[in-house]
Amino acid sequence: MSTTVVSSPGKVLVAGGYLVLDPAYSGIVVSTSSRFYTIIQPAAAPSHANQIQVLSPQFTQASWRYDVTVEPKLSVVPNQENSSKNKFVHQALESAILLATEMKGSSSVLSALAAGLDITIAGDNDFYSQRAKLAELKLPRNLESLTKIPPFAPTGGSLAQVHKTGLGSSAALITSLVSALLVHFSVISSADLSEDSEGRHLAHNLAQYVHCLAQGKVGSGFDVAAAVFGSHLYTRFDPSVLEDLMTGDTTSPRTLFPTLSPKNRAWNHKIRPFALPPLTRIMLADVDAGSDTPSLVGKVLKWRKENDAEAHALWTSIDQLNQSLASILTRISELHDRDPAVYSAAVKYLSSLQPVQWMANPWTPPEEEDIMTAFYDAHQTSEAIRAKMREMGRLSGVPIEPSEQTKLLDECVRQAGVIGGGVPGAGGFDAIWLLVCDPVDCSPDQRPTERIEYVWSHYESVSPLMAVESKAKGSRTENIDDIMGLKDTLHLS
Ligand SMILES: Nc1ncnc2c1ncn2[C@@H]1O[C@H](COP(=O)(O)OP(=O)(O)O)[C@@H](O)[C@H]1O
Ligand SMILES: C[C@@](O)(CCOP(=O)(O)OP(=O)(O)O)CC(=O)O
Repeated sequence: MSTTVVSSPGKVLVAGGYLVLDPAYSGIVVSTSSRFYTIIQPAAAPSHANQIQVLSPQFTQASWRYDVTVEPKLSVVPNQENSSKNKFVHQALESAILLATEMKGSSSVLSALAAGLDITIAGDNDFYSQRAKLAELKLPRNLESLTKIPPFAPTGGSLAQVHKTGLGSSAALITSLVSALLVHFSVISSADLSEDSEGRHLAHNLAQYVHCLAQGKVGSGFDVAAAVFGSHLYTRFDPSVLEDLMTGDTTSPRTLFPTLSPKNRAWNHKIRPFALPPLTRIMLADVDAGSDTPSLVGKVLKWRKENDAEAHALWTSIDQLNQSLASILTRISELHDRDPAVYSAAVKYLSSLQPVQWMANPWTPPEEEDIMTAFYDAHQTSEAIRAKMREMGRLSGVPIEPSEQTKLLDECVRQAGVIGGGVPGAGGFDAIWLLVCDPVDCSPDQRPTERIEYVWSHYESVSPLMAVESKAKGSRTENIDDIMGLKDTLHLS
């Protein structure tokens, strides 16, 4: 058995928060360059037959051993010497091995487990706040400082203590882990993860199931969809597809495949293509306060249920704006493809002016006019979405874009070269996202990213993240030697 490595990206829900819980609406999901990695190797110690050792080297007390029995009934039992539990890891192992047994037979799985498996899981630094590390290194909170932190740096604490940045570490962890197991047990092939294959959809369905089981709730699933498919326009699946599996006794003999099969038409989610326009980038900032998403969701949905007509009107208007933003950004990409040189010149010009000035130049070259108009439309639409999300928060009594975030975002979106921004997902105090022009040929001090870092440096609560929109397509198998720092930092053979 060789080594299997699978990585999955993190996520940012830039539009569609709360709406995407209802299959009637969709959201703009952006996957990040920050990725989560699973490495599966034959066990180093032959004494570990039929055992799986999972190691999470970025955290203290984050090593779990499981004793696996396949016949007469599958069981994945945490070893009694484990010093902690991890339901995300445990559920992923149990469900992936069960599915493999169903699809490949017990003898095939027993053979793959005969020598035992060593699994290492690790997320890019961005998934976990590096604020303390920067302070320890006496470095300013900026993007350049983040490049000075070794990849997969130990956080110095336990998983319970870590401050997560909301990039969807659990979704990316589960997706990379179950996908790596399915590849390692030959249920799907490496190639399946890079194509619109049945294998990739099987991995998606299994990851959605495991994530819901581990979290004890069925969210919209946009985060797992981002981990599997990358950036896209997401419409959720009907949660009833998982009802039988979620309500049954998960320790009783179950068959997963009929429910998780890609041919099961009950999986009616929609994954429509989407990518951010060329010469733009997402900037993400971790805002120190943090929010409890389930609590925010509960209050918003309660208000929606109690104010059906008003909520329907609001949801409809927000969805129209969300779809309009997606269309405008797609239109901007088309304008790039029409003439990349003219587009590049236009982006450089836009980067030098505040959005309020973008349409004020009477001498804009005719060939650039529609580019300027499209960027300005994106700016206006993004601001309109923010206003409507604030209205949702006001009506439901939930701090979706609290005043502190409004102050920070207002200052950011009026900077030269900033297309738009907002609070991602459920909002609150967690984070902000900005979409900025990223011209290729201008001096550093004229780059919108530099301006935004300067603005952020004046906010004690704000810490930039490295993550940008990933051009890569969701989960993918990796060559362990190609990932900087993976073998050395994680002490892999
Ligand atoms: N590197 C890791 N190793 C093991 N478990 C992890 C790791 N990163 C995240 N997790 C698991 O995922 C959980 C975080 O999930 P969640 O609260 O949904 O945060 P996020 O918004 O980042 O997904 C952690 O409590 C932990 O159980
Ligand atoms: C409200 C939502 O529509 C979006 C929540 O997005 P976040 O990115 O805020 O989620 P967390 O990572 O759990 O904090 C709920 C959902 O879609 O499940």
